[in-house]
Amino acid sequence: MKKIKLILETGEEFVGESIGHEIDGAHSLGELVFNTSMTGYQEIISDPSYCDQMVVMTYPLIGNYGVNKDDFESLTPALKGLVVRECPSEGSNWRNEYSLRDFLKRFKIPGIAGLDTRELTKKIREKGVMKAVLVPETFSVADAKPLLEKSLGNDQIARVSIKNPIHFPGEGKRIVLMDFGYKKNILRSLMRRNCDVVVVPWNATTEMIQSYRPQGILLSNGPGDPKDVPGVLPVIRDLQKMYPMFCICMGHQLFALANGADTEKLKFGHRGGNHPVKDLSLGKVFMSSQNHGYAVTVSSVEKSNLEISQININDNTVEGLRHKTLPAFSVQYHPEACPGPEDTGWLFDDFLNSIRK
Ligand SMILES: NC(=O)CC[C@H](N)C(=O)O
Repeated sequence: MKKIKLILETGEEFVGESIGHEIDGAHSLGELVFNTSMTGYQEIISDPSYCDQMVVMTYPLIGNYGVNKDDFESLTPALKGLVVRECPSEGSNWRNEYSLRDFLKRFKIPGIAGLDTRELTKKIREKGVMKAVLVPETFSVADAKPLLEKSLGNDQIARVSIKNPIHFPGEGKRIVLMDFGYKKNILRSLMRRNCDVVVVPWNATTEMIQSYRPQGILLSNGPGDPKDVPGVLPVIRDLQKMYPMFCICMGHQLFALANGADTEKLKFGHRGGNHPVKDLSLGKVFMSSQNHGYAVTVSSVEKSNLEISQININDNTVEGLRHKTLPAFSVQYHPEACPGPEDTGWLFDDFLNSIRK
């Protein structure tokens, strides 16, 4: 068994078993966040929104059903490390293709097992998200200090977004999906509804998007701080006047910024499969899948062109927005699920219905 060390910005260190890519003399730096999902680790690891983050799974057994060929949310996982309590060497499931350990090795993702991930989570909840580094066991806290001082940069969206448009033909409505690091199940959710989808890079211009003659626009999820891509805001302002628009997670935050609201960083974010959100006009609560570290500032919405449509029951943060005059709306969580509850999949139907109107 090869040992590896996780060192936090607080100077605390944890030794565990290396279960993924061998870092040898190198290191892996990321922002340490926790996810409370009990299952869905394959979708979490392959979600591009985790770019430059290291994910602590609070559920103690991760890897038990292996990894299969169908459940990827992207083909190039962008996270910097996986932290788990226990990871079996084999997966047990009829869909299992290879073990989680093999998967991490293949995609060069370092991983550490044997840590008390609930204790780590309590630290993150208390101090807020922080940087952490995975290093060989021989590294000391002093060795890690200069590594932890390095910046993670602000180009995550450019790194995970596609470089050239891709067309996924369908018989139904033509949707342009702006890719800030989209999860495959957003595309699948549109295709299951017969849409004809063109995925465009994050920095596509209004003219380029218009040239595809869209009937609706979908802004995707994505990694990093929404304030890192201010050039996208005028494009959103143009597009929302021309086409019905639906925005998810990073898309929701950008939609808010484009319309005069503000965003802020949460202490430890929302990442998990059971976040309750309340739709204010329906008066109903839905369970949602979440992965975000930033949120729209509640008090900023009042002076914007938007109104709050949904809130989080746990902490009253903004979960949904609607434009006051245009057919454009957004949610902070993941109606495409994968992983997690599918309770809010109807939002895709609402979006397509807004096009028919
Ligand atoms: N999944 C997402 O789109 C996350 C948006 C943003 N990166 C955040 O952490 O808040």
